[in-house]
Amino acid sequence: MDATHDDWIRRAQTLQLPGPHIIDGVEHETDDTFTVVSPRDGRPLADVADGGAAEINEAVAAARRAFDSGPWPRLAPAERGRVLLRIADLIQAERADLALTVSLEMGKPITDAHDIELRALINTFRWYGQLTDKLADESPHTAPDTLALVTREPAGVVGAVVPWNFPLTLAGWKVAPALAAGCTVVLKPSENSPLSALRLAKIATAAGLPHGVLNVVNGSGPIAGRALGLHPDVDVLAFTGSTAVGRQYLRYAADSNLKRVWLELGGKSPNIILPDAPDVEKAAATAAWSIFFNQGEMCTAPSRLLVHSSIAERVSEVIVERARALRVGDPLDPSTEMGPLVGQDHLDRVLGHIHAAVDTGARLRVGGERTLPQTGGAYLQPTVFDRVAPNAALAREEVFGPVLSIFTFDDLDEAVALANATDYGLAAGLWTSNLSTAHQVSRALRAGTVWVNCYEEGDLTVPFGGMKQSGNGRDKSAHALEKYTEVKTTWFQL
Ligand SMILES: NC(=O)C1=CN([C@@H]2O[C@H](COP(=O)(O)OP(=O)(O)OC[C@H]3O[C@@H](n4cnc5c(N)ncnc54)[C@H](OP(=O)(O)O)[C@@H]3O)[C@@H](O)[C@H]2O)C=CC1
Ligand SMILES: CCCCCC/C=C/C(=O)O
Repeated sequence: MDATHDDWIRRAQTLQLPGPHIIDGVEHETDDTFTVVSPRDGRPLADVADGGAAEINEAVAAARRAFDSGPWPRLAPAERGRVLLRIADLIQAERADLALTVSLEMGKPITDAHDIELRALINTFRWYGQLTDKLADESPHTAPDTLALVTREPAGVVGAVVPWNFPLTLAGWKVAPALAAGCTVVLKPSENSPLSALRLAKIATAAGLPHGVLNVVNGSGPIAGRALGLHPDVDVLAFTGSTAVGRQYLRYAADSNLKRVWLELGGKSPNIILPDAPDVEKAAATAAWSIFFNQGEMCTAPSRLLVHSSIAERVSEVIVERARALRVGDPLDPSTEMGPLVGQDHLDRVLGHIHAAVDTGARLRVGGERTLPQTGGAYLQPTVFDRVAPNAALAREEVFGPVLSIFTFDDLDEAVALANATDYGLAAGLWTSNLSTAHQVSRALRAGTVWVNCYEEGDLTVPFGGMKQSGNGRDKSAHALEKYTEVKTTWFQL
């Protein structure tokens, strides 16, 4: 996109923002509404329907009908694939408006929304659209007078609950494989970012997805999310969000129908830089980019930098310099590198972490304060601490903001022990030129993804998810289909 800041502002003034839920393929108004506020300037963006148990019941009933007696699960896989590919094409056609919607509702810089979030979403629908007819079931070698078929069948009605930090990509990571598998879906986006999800549902209907196959209900987590989690007609609940709320979904399943619960949760990811890193400056610059990318609102954010003490000051200086130079500002300006946090409440929470760290003796190297208050937006300076005690809250708790803690170590065993000293296990980084060290440390790290000499690399072909309290199951790749299918054995006596 060659659009300028002014172009995006003009486009925002005429952007049509949706409001009603999408249930059974049509818009569904409710008397209750809530207002989505843009973190860019603290101003109201749109009023959207506020759903509760009644709307969740209607949406689940529509998804149940579409699954039990509708065409979707019964289509040839290639036919389902064609619809997913049409969805990808229509998203591409509406890419600029969808990127703008995301940027306005949650504050992501427009360049990242357009080039990263939307690209990931389009790739997701394309990839699963192309995969549907390339899968095969199994027939294990059993006794000669028998035949065993092991087939994967669509798991049924999927409840998908997603957060606001990548509202479309993360919705796509649930919805596309679930649809590819032949499931039907009720999506509950975060109340911070319902507008882009509503637009996605309209696109899916326009692409020919049968009514009831994808439903979107807005509403708060504790009301609409809870109703979905407890619903006896939901077969699978796929969740991305915090570990605390993930725990709730396990409780909802236990208290209802033991639905399958798949969790992509928080992180406190370590990023280890060894003195033999192939390029120490690049390692430092990547550490800075990765913690400030998306305002630090990344579950994979490398919020704990573990640096060998012999290079610690050199690395810290590069990072502090990058933090000072980062362009923080209006997300609609294509040159902005970091936008506002998702809202005032979240900004206050992150500032609370910063103040607590200062109070407990951590050294603030840069940042630490709200910025651009005249805009009315929720902007924060990129922030770097060192001398953080390993048992301090900042070392253990997920901040979900642009706040880095730097720790030092003197030998590799100490680094691995520090890296693993967390309840989380989502991701980790390692910088070394020694191949054996890379393999050995990767094996020793308890994390779903280990990046060696890079960070935040990804591709649809590779699975994504966490160990320990970062969750279970995997998004992306063919592994994601395991969440949305049940394995059946059919045994024939010949
Ligand atoms: N592992 C991964 O792949 C990823 C994990 N995350 C994690 O997500 C978190 C940040 O997102 P955030 O939205 O704040 O996370 P939350 O866990 O607060 O919310 C996630 C979703 O759950 C809903 N929810 C909130 N409370 C409840 C409840 N009591 N019952 C049912 N549903 C509820 C929210 O709705 P509402 O917002 O409307 O209240 C939202 O749709 C971080 O911990 C981050 O690490 C983020 C991205 C990727
Ligand atoms: C370049 C990264 C695309 C990542 C998309 C979603 C990940 C979200 C997260 O880690 O929080």
